[in-house]
Amino acid sequence: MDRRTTKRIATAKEKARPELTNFGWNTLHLSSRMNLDPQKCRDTIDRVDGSKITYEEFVERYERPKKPVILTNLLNDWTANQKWSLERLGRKYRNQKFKCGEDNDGYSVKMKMKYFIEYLKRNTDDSPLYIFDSSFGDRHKTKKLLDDFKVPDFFADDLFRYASERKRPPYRWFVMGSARSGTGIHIDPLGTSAWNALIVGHKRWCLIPTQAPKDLVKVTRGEAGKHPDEAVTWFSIMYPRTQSPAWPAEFKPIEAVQRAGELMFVPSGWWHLVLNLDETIAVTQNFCSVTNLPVVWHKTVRGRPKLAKHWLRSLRAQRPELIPTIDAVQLDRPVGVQSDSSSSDSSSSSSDSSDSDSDSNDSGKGGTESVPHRMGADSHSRKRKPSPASSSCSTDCANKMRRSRSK
Ligand SMILES: O=C(O)CCC(=O)C(=O)O
Ligand SMILES: [Fe+2]
Repeated sequence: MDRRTTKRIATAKEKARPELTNFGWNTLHLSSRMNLDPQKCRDTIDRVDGSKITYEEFVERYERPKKPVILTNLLNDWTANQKWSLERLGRKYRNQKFKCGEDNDGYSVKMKMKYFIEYLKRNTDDSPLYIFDSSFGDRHKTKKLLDDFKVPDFFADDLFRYASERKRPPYRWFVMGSARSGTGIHIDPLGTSAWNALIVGHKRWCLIPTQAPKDLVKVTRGEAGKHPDEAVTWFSIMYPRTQSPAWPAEFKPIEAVQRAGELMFVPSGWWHLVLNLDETIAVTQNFCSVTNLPVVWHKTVRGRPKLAKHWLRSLRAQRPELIPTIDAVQLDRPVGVQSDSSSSDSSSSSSDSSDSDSDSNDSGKGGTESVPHRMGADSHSRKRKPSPASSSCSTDCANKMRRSRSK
């Protein structure tokens, strides 16, 4: 590696994880210790051929019952299959910067594609930097990535599109990282569901029902070490517990090894995490559909009231048939789908930062729900600091703000 590459990588690492500067990035030697063989990872998820079921079947069998599923054959004609190789991305987006972390003040840490690819190929870090970029579609020089994929019909009716592009929460991410990078356990914000389409590599997933208490599924600070929120830590500490007879049967994870060409559907409210088993390139979107609207509306009114008001005005004008669904939502009752920042569904708890947000944070991000990746501040590649509301929330929330990579 040349001197400049080494320097740029070191600078990004120092900004994104200053706490590792003394401890070291590969102290745990996970690059030689972890099981990253896709063949040796359990896979218990349902798979269905996405080209053979109708929208109605998808809704009835998976979306309405909130059942995770991998859909195959939905990406066959995406040009991403050809264009998203390290080689071609490295050529076309060589000098473009992508977000690969966040500093302690909530600013994006970015790296040019050419440097990130060198890093991705050569690093032995325990939990490497990960490109998680939600503004690629807004930047002149990277928006061509949008032409390389198409939102599958099952997910096309995203009701957040009726909130203006500027006001809606970040919703799509270009995702790229090496083995051992990934996303720690979380629930996606505002009750949204997600799809995650893998173009290159293998992603190992665990998904746990929304009813599982936070204290059960998260590594506690005491046992977490230097990488408390990282997927590598969860798989080392928590995963073995989920396989022991003492683990509650109703919270047993659904496991998956997602392969290139497959699309994961993550229903509203499910706990989930991802460990990249090798070099991966993916695109993921969060959405509000007609099906999850009651939950999303409940959480948006409570967590992002200003956004809710603006969104409702637009839905009234453009989707009047949905207003009865919205009117039927009982805002003072638990909605049955947990948020990441609470330990239970806390429709009436004022200690739940996601639900008691005064909306001073209403600036185009995912509210104060604390979710790795999905709540950062770069939705329009502006550098923004976290608002006072979010930086003064619980340690947990502040920590995730710090580590969030705008997803
Ligand atoms: O790392 C990934 O691919 C999954 C990310 C994810 O679940 C999220 O950002 O909400
Ligand atoms: Fe997620």
